Amino acid sequence: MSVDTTQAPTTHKALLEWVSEVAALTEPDSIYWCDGSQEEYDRLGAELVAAGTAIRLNEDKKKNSYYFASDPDDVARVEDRTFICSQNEADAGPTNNWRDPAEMKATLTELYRGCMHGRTMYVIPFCMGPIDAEDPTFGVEISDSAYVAMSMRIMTRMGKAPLEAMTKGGDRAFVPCLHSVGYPLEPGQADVAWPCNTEKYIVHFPEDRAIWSYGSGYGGNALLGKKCYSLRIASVMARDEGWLAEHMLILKLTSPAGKVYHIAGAFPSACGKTNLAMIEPTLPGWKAETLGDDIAWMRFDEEGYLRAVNPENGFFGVAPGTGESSNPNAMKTINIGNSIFTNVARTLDGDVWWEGMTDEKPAELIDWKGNPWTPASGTKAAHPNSRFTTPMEQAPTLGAEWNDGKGVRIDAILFGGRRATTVPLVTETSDWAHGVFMGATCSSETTAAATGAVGVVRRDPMAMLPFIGYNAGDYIQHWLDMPSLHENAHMPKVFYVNWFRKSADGKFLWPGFGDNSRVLAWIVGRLEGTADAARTPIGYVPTLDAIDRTGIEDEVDDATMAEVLKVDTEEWQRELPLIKEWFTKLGERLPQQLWSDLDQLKAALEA
Ligand SMILES: Nc1nc2c(ncn2[C@@H]2O[C@H](COP(=O)(O)OP(=O)(O)O)[C@@H](O)[C@H]2O)c(=O)[nH]1
Ligand SMILES: C=C(OP(=O)(O)O)C(=O)O
Ligand SMILES: [Mn+2]
Repeated sequence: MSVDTTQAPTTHKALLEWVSEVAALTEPDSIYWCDGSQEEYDRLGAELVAAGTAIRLNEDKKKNSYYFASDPDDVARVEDRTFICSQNEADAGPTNNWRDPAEMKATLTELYRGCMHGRTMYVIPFCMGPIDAEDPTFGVEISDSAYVAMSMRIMTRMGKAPLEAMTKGGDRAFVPCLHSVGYPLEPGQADVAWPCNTEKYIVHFPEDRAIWSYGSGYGGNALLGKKCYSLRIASVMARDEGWLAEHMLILKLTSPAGKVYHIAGAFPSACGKTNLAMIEPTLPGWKAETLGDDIAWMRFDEEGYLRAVNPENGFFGVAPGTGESSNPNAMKTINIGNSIFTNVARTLDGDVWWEGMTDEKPAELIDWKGNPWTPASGTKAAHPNSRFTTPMEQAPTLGAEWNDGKGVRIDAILFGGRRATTVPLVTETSDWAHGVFMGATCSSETTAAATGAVGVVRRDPMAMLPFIGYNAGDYIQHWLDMPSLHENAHMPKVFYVNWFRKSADGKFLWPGFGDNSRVLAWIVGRLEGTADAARTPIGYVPTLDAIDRTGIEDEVDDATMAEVLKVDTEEWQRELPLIKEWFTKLGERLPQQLWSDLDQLKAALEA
C-alpha cells in the first residue's frame, strides 16, 4: 500500500513521509484521512454497527450515540505494559518501565509489520487545545480502529481544521502517535467485535516526542492524545520549556460576592476530577463552571501568574457512580446524546445503565459482557471502569474560557487521593515548597482505571505516578524550581483534599459531590483571609465550624465533622516509613529538600 500524495489532503512533507512509512510497514487495505465532519462520524458509526462492533442506542433515549463492549481483557490502562524509552534508563527513572529505544523500536517494528492487513488505516490529525492558540500543539494519530477515530473526534479538535493549521506559515511540528489493535485479518478471516492482542505495548519516546501503541483498543492505551501525549510526552516538553503538564481538572468558581477564582485539582484516575469539574454547588450563591476535567497545561503569563489551558475537547468519564444525585451535570451532558458508551450495561429499551446511575436497579439488563442480568445476578452490570465519551460543549456548566488559548489564572491547586483513613478532608499547605512536599507524598488507593489490584494504597505524586514521562525525582525538582522560572512568580496556594475518608464501619464520612462546594468555599475563604484554620503537624486544617454545614448538620454532625477533619498523630506516624520507602525508591534524583521536609514532619508529629 503506497500513499498517493497527490490525493492526500495535505502538503505537510514530514506527515506524508511518516504516513507512507507506516503504511508500507503495516500494510493496511486502505488509507483514510479523517476530516472530523459529522458526516464522517455518522458513516464510521454506521459501519461499526453493520460490522457488529457497535450498537446504536435508542434515538429517543440517547440521540446519535453508540454502545461498545470491549474484550474483557482490554478494559483499562495497562501500567505494567507502559514504557518510557528514553536514551538513558536513568532518565525514565525508578517509577517507569524502561527499554532501550532502539531495541523497543525493533521489537515493535516486527509487531507492526503487516498488522493492519484487512483493515483501514485512519490518519487522524488533531490539535490539543484551541487551534487558534498562539502556538497550537498538534498531533497525528494513525490507527486501525474506527472506534479510536470516532472517540478522537469527541476528545480532541480533530480533522480538517487542525490538518490545515498544520501547514500555516510552513510545516508545523506534530507528535506522531502510532496505534494498532494488533489484530490483522488475513483473507477470508472474520473480524471479532473488539479486536485487540494479548501482547500490549504503550510506548513513549520522550526525546523523539513520539508514541507507539500496540495491542489495546481501550481509552488511555489507544486515544493517544490523552494520557500518552498530553501528560507523558507533554510533561517532558514542559520540563524542557519551563511549564507544567498536569493531571488536573480546571474549575471556575464564582463566590456569592461575585469574585472569580480558578482552581486546578490533581486526583488519581477514578478519584473525582470529572465530578469536581462539573460540581453543582449545594452552598447557595456559589457558581461553578467547567473548564477541564482531566488535564491542565500551565504556563506563566507575563505578570508571573500560572495560567491553565485544558488541551482536551471532551470528557472520558467514569460511568459508575455518575447519576442525577451525584453528578446531574454529567447526566445532562450525556443525555443530549452524541456520546459513546463503553462497557456499561444496556437496558432492554436501548438505553444505558450503570451502578449508581439510579438508586433503584432496573429489573432486567444486558450486562457489559452481553449477558442477561438481574439484580439477583450478584455481579456488576457495568464494568467498574466503564466510560462515557461526550463532547465538552454539551456541558451545561461549561465556562466561556474553555476554548481560550490563553487559559485562566490559577488561584489554588488541590492535590488529593482516595484514602479511607489518615488524610483529613482538607489541609492548607504553608507555601509552595510545602505544597510540593505534600503533592510528592500524596497517596491513594488504586482503582479500576488501571489493570491490577484495586484498593491498594500507593504513593501517587501529584496524581501523576503513571503519567510522568521522565524521572520522577527530576519531576519533583521541576515543581520546586517553578517559582524561580519567572522573575515575578505568583504561585497558587496549594491544598490537600480527601473526599473518601471512611468511618470504622466502612461508610464515607463526608457526603462529597455537590457538598464539596463547602470545602471550596473554605479554600476561597483562606485565599481571602476570612476562613478559620488550626495549625496541625501536616498543615492548616479547618476548625470544627469553619466549613459551612448549613443544611447538612444532621448528616454531618459535630462528631462526624471532627472525625473527617482529624489529624491523628499515630496514623500519620504510620505514614512516615511509607514516605521514607517512597523517597528511597526515588533515589538520588529526589531533591534533598524533600528529605528535610520529611524530617520536619516527623519532628512536628513528635512535638
Ligand atoms: N464518595 C465520593 N465519591 C466520589 C466523589 N467524587 C467522585 N466520586 C466517585 O469516584 C469515581 C470517579 O470519579 P471521577 O470524577 O470520574 O474521577 P476521575 O477519574 O478522577 O475523573 C466515581 O465513581 C465517582 O462517583 C466524592 O466527592 N465522594
Ligand atoms: C482516562 C483516564 O482518566 P481518568 O483520570 O478520568 O480516570 C484513565 O485513567 O485512563
Ligand atoms: Mn475523569
